[in-house]
Amino acid sequence: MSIGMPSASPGQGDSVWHTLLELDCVTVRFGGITAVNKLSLSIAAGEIVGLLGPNGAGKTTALDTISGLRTPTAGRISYAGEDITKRSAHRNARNGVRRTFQRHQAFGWLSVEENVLVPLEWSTRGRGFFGDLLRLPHRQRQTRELLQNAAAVIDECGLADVATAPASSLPIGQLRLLEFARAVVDAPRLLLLDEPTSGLGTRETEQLGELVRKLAADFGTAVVLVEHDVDFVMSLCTRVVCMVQGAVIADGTPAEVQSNPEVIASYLGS
Ligand SMILES: Nc1ncnc2c1ncn2[C@@H]1O[C@H](COP(=O)(O)OP(=O)(O)OP(=O)(O)O)[C@@H](O)[C@H]1O
Repeated sequence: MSIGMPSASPGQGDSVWHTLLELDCVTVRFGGITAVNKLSLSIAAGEIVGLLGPNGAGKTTALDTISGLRTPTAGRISYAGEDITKRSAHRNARNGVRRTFQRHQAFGWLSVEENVLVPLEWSTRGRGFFGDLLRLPHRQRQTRELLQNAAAVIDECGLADVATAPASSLPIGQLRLLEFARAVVDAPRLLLLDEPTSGLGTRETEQLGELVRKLAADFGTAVVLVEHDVDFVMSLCTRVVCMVQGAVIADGTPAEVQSNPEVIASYLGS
């Protein structure tokens, strides 16, 4: 897989932290509603963790909180050995935390290629204004690398034919793949995917699963996947966590979770 700019993800590939992400008793309340209730989770580099649960279980809120879009009411989150409990989503993104959303967030007026270049632009070029102004050779080389990298990711996500098309002209399946391409273009250390298969056909879903697998294997990206397609989760994930009413009721291998009586009663059986 050709995803990955060396300068964009500090510490890529090293194994200093066995545990990349740790949630310690994380609670999120909205007024009287406890959306996430004392959630504790440790996730290692390279793990693909599926987060299952019925509607309203707190899965998206958990992703929002990990990514920094929401600050927990209580508890602590650490990432790569640092406390990020109150860190902004923007800063987390710069440090290799990427996510996709249930509703795609592509910039409709930009082309597919331009959308994919956005995170590369702000993770590298934003720091080299004077180099760009003076057209220094290292900046020109960097520009070539960015474009090659974006093209490779677009190709791997099956979007080469629409690379120059505006995002607003794409059907929902391709928009989802575009959002995925943008999230993985510089090989994030932690990838949070919120219902990435919704709107995808069978072939696109398989393609997405293969890309996630390669990302985790080749770059050690830890993936947290919120998804209602249980078969997809069970076939892709190395570990599955099931939440109900904000709390974890099962955490184990796909086979263990699938046969857990409480999971069957409160989610899989419904
Ligand atoms: N901004 C908010 N304000 C108030 N309540 C909220 C807010 N966001 C989520 N909730 C509530 O928190 C609980 C958890 O919602 P969340 O969206 O995290 O669940 P989910 O497991 O992702 O559900 P789904 O599978 O339907 O996406 C729900 O009761 C929801 O109504």
